[in-house]
Amino acid sequence: MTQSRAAVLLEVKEASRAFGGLKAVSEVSLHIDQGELIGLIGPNGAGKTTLFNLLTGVYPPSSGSILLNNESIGGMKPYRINHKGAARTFQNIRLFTAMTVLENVKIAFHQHARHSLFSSMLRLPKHFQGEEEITRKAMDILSIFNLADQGDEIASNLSYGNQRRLEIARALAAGPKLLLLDEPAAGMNPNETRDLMNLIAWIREEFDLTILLIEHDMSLVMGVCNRIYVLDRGILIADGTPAEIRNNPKVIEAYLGQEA
Ligand SMILES: Nc1ncnc2c1ncn2[C@@H]1O[C@H](COP(=O)(O)OP(=O)(O)OP(=O)(O)O)[C@@H](O)[C@H]1O
Repeated sequence: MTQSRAAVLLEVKEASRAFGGLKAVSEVSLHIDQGELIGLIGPNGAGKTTLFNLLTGVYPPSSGSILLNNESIGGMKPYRINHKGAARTFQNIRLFTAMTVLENVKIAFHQHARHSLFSSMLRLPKHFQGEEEITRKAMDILSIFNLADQGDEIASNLSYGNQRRLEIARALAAGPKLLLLDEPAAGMNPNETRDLMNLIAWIREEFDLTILLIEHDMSLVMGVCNRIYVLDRGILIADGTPAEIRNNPKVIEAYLGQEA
């Protein structure tokens, strides 16, 4: 009898992306099953963010294919990929800094709500009901991130750590199946980082998510991820459990090379 395995949510087949003569991502193949929390690590310039950019439509792959739920998404526009179920955060936080915390999350809901343009233009009762519901849902998400009491605050007034949390809250509002987090703990202190990682593990369960996480803090990645992929100079040099990755000579060499 064959062992049952979770369905594959994301499959990348020999994806490459070149910038001029530089192959930032070189024939990378990987897969992520539904429900997994996967780490993506590698030294500076390894191609991690470029791979995220391919997965979310910022750039089309130069070659290879990307399948989300068995559907080819390679080269689709970012908003379409977002609608197909992949949402992300950015290494450099990208919030609507002049808007309130609540508005930042509501916008993400609006992008996904099935409001009829007609009812919203005519401001029919249906429109207001939809608006109320979106406000309630946005506040629910903000509560999870302990940001509900700062809903009326301008986003740029939040602490750096809270801006990072707001970015994740906003990504969640899109109702993703796959959440891509690009260094979510960057700039946080160790306590904030630990809290954030616990929160990420919790939202995965609560929202039935699959998560791909870029993170430099090795102990953190090793602590929360089921499996880890390692990139170096655009090439996938290893994948395995945290224990396998920790002892992999190619990985150790890649990181030692960076320190040298
Ligand atoms: N738009 C671009 N144009 C030209 N080169 C680029 C572009 N984006 C990335 N690169 C190059 O591709 C390589 C991989 O960069 P990328 O940002 O993906 O690495 P990374 O692993 O995310 O690095 P870091 O950990 O430092 O953020 C680097 O050499 C980078 O300079």
